[in-house]
Amino acid sequence: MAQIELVDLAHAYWTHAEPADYALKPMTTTWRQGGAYALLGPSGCGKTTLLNIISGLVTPSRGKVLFDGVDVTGLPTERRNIAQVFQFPVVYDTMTVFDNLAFPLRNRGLDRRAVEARVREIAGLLDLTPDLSRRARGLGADAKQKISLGRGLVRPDVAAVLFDEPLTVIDPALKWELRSKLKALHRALDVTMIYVTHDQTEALTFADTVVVMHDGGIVQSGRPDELYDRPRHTFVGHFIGSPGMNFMPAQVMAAQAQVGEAMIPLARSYPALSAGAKLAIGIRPEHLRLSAHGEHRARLERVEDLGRVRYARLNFEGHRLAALVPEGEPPPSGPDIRIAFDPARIHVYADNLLVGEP
Ligand SMILES: Nc1ncnc2c1ncn2[C@@H]1O[C@H](COP(=O)(O)OP(=O)(O)OP(=O)(O)O)[C@@H](O)[C@H]1O
Repeated sequence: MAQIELVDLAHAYWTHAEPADYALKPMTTTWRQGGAYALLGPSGCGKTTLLNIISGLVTPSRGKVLFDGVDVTGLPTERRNIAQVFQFPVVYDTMTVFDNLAFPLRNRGLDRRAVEARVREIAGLLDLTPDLSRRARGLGADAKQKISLGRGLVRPDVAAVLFDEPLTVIDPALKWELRSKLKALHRALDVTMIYVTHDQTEALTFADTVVVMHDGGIVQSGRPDELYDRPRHTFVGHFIGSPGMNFMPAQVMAAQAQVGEAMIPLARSYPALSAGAKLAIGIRPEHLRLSAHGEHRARLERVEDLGRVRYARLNFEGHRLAALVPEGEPPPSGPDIRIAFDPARIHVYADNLLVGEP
């Protein structure tokens, strides 16, 4: 396992590209040895490009990749000592499950006893033990992808294991199980893992650090709760949470935000924010209270019942908001209702970036 450093890394797929054309905007970051990282973002944000630069499939236009302080930017994949798990299973159909798992170890010249012990350990962690003597050919897509995961995890000496949307082909019911299993495997094996996904549930379950990417750049890296509670960029607020954070354009004056005609108290006073900046406030749906005594008027558009939770969809000063209907309470009857904002939970954004503590 290794610490991975990305130093002023950037990539464009063609020469003479303008800065806006870069698939990966300049970034410098360090991922610690033994960490579980998820690269999370929508299609086209640059996740695969970044993963491919780390694995050596793509040479960056600029910058360096260091593994434990050693510059690997010019090294081909096979000399980087990494394991990769792709979207679709990569298994040898004619081999048994045991031989598939043993393959990367035998390739490295491990002796028979060491191979046997490690294969049995990994098979046990992935519930593949009963299938060890079966040929891979006869197994379903789920089991084959488990073998791919096992092959990625079997070598104890890798710098990092890279996963590119590894649960895409997995049946939804098993997906849940495998997500948790990967987390447990990370704890048991103590290896640096980097996991690319566009699915926030996968990222938040698997990773101890989620790296949110948007438009070729890293907009925030942090623990799942940090990203949820204090999104540093409006994109993170939208993207994490379902429904995402509510954002409204606002004027901010000292300890008040004005949205349309409404004045909303804030928990603290903001110094004059730079003139010309696009200001907005953000609040999560569970911090927007539906209360007959709320100080603001809103129009109820509909109530969405998602089974376990319900959300009221509102129009407030011309902005569409979502509010969590508290468990056990009847949904508000509209169309005219009253709402209240929890001041301590309102974040202020200038040009999409969180305005920090004073
Ligand atoms: N080989 C390539 N040649 C030219 N442009 C590319 C190439 N690969 C990716 N791109 C472009 O680079 C940008 C980032 O793509 P990338 O595949 O890294 O994003 P992603 O977040 O992994 O998306 P997805 O989840 O859809 O794979 C996109 O605009 C994409 O069109």
